[in-house]
Amino acid sequence: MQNFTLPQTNRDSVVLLQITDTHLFADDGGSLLGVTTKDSFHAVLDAVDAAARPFDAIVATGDISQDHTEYSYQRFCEGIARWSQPCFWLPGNHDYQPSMQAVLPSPQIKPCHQVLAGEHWQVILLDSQVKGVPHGELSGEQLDMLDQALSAHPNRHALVLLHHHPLPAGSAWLDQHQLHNSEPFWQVVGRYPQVKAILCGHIHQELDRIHRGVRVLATPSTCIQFQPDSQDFALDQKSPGWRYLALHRDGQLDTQVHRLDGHDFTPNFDSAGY
Ligand SMILES: Nc1ncnc2c1ncn2[C@@H]1O[C@@H]2COP(=O)(O)O[C@H]2[C@H]1O
Ligand SMILES: [Fe+2]
Repeated sequence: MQNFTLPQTNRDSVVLLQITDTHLFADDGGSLLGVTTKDSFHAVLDAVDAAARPFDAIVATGDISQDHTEYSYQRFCEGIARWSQPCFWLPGNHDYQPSMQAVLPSPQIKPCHQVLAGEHWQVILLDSQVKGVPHGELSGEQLDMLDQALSAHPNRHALVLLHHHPLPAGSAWLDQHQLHNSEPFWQVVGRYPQVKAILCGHIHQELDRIHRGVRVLATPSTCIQFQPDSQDFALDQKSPGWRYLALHRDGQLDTQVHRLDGHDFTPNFDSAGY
């Protein structure tokens, strides 16, 4: 298992910035349902700068690229290079792992499965991608890795990251693309009371729910948003967003979603999908 140690800061907590579902293209004008994803990504980066909230690391929870190109991943790296903090990323259903790996080694992207975050937390990154399909699954290897990481550090609070939502979020069209083998995932999680939260991307909307006694969080995309509780594919008017997570020494987790104010990233609401 590849791991990385994030030193304890002088603050009491470790703060993560989550950026998800950037859907970047090599082409400058590449767009998803009418939203130029490079521009919405950069508007989010600018807004993070304007918010001026200190953070210790960046987590990117998949669907970084929409076109599979190495250059789209370079665009992500170039965007976050305005900051010096390390970034941990994991693949989503749209990612192409050979291109993701082709941009490594990178001064900022730390390829790892486990981050020892300060003295009190660990962050575990899982790969739930099934090549070529939108739904997710965790292989036996990924489940074993989760189990091992949790059993190795019983005294650290844990945050588990994966792209796919491991529970129905409430939209039938999207829930068919959730983590399919969620039962064995929840069985592993259920054995470790130190797991404080699960953090995902994929559903392009904010979610904050308790499931089987564990907090499950999902976060707006930096481009298009999906309407919550919709039977069929539907876009939301809400703006692109991001999330902060403060991991406190006592196991408390404080988190906030932010969205762009007054933005120009209105998608094509007539779209029936992509
Ligand atoms: N109309 C649709 N019905 C079902 N799935 C869709 C539709 N449109 C897009 N999708 C898939 O659902 C996925 C949900 O978010 P993604 O960004 O992973 O990418 C999306 C597509 O792969
Ligand atoms: Fe996505």
